[in-house]
Amino acid sequence: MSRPTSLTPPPEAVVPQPHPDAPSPGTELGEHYSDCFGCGEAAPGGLRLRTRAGEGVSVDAEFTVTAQHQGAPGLAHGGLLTCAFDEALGAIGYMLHTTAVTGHLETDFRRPVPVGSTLYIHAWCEAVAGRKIYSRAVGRLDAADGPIAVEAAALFVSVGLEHFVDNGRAEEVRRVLDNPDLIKSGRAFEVNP
Ligand SMILES: CCCCCCCC(=O)SCCNC(=O)CCNC(=O)[C@H](O)C(C)(C)COP(=O)(O)OP(=O)(O)OC[C@H]1O[C@@H](n2cnc3c(N)ncnc32)[C@H](O)[C@@H]1OP(=O)(O)O
Repeated sequence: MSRPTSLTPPPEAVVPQPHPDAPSPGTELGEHYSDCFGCGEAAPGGLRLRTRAGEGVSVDAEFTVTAQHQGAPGLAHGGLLTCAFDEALGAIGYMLHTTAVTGHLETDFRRPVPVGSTLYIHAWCEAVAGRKIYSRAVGRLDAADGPIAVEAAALFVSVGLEHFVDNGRAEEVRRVLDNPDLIKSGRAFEVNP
């Protein structure tokens, strides 16, 4: 039997159901923050991940690798692939109606991901224990049933609005509080909680 790690749900963990107000399967989730490197349209060189609600507590996302995402000639940078998984796994919070930040994230790179290819990511929640959300994801090359290129597992921790207000640089926090439209999901910064 393998040793428990920080990605092993504790005995009291439960398999979650989608929140009653969770978006229905297929719903586009959109960018959660316009300057987010993972999903924001305004982030220079960003990944521009596109995410949809999936079945149960899951999401499906697509990330097309461009020349700005290279780590080696014509190949995606592994750290940016991890970023794509961080983003997709974070979007699981939509299905649980919570805002959660990454506590621990592990990535397995199974095969190289060329520039021009699209990674099809499926991310799902395995268990929840209090504020702790245990999730996994798999990324396939160029089709939802393509060969597996990357796999990831993560522990996210639910946080309140104060996590962002207290810790973010003041000028960006103020900009968002003054213009809530910059937070498209209305979740990461609930200005009227
Ligand atoms: C749509 C949205 C998409 C978003 C995608 C992008 C997501 C991100 O990249 S977020 C940015 C990266 N992450 C961060 O900056 C988080 C930085 N870390 C922190 O702020 C804090 O450590 C935080 C919030 C995770 C936990 O702190 P705090 O709120 O004080 O809770 P704390 O009591 O320490 O931890 C809560 C539980 O989680 C556990 N935990 C926290 N971190 C870890 C970890 N790294 N490994 C294992 N367990 C952990 C604790 O052991 C504790 O467990 P228990 O309840 O059983 O005692």
